Amino acid sequence: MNNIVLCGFMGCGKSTVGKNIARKSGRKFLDMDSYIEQKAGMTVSEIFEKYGEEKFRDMEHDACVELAELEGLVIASGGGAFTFKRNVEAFKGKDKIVFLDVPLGIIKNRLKNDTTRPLLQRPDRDRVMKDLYNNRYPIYHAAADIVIKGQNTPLKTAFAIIDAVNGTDVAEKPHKNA
Ligand SMILES: Nc1ncnc2c1ncn2[C@@H]1O[C@H](COP(=O)(O)OP(=O)(O)O)[C@@H](O)[C@H]1O
Ligand SMILES: O=C(O)C1=C[C@@H](OP(=O)(O)O)[C@@H](O)[C@H](O)C1
Ligand SMILES: [Mg+2]
Repeated sequence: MNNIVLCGFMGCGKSTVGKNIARKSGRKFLDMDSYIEQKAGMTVSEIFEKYGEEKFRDMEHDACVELAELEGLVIASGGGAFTFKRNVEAFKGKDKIVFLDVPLGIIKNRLKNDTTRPLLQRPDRDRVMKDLYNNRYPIYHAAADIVIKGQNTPLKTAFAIIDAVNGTDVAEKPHKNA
């Protein structure tokens, strides 16, 4: 059975909604960042600090290749993973890539107290978020087999994704409201 792979910007709910999908679908949940942290024996922030973002992206790509070999999971990707073609290609065609589409305003509110995401720990945080969001949005959209609006509760969003994945062939790209 193929994997359900969630992609989208930091704070769109990949990790939270992913856990809900797993609970309601009986699939096993796997968080890509946690997988990388476990292998590295340190947090994502520590990897960025100690080795830099480029090294993290290589570790992230290795994780994509390894996780794409598995079956039947719900995978929450890291927000940057699907902005790299090589990572999209690892899953595309075999797994169902779901873009959790959430407006930046809602994401900003969700992450207003966040201190764990290295890319956001800087004084020009708002500018960085806006630029990253605008650059990445079309890339997530193009990578996805399914696009789901993620403003609803995590559980409602989870059910919308389960419904879309069960009812949709990979080739279609319905725009469902969660
Ligand atoms: N559908 C949702 N409704 C409200 N808050 C949410 C929702 N999804 C996630 N959150 C909250 O937003 C923050 C980021 O969620 P997370 O799952 O870590 O996002 P991601 O993995 O995409 O970065 C967390 O505080 C989480 O509780
Ligand atoms: O958007 C990004 O480049 C990142 C998103 C993070 O994951 P979440 O999307 O779960 O926050 C994590 O992989 C790292 O901080 C980089
Ligand atoms: Mg996450």
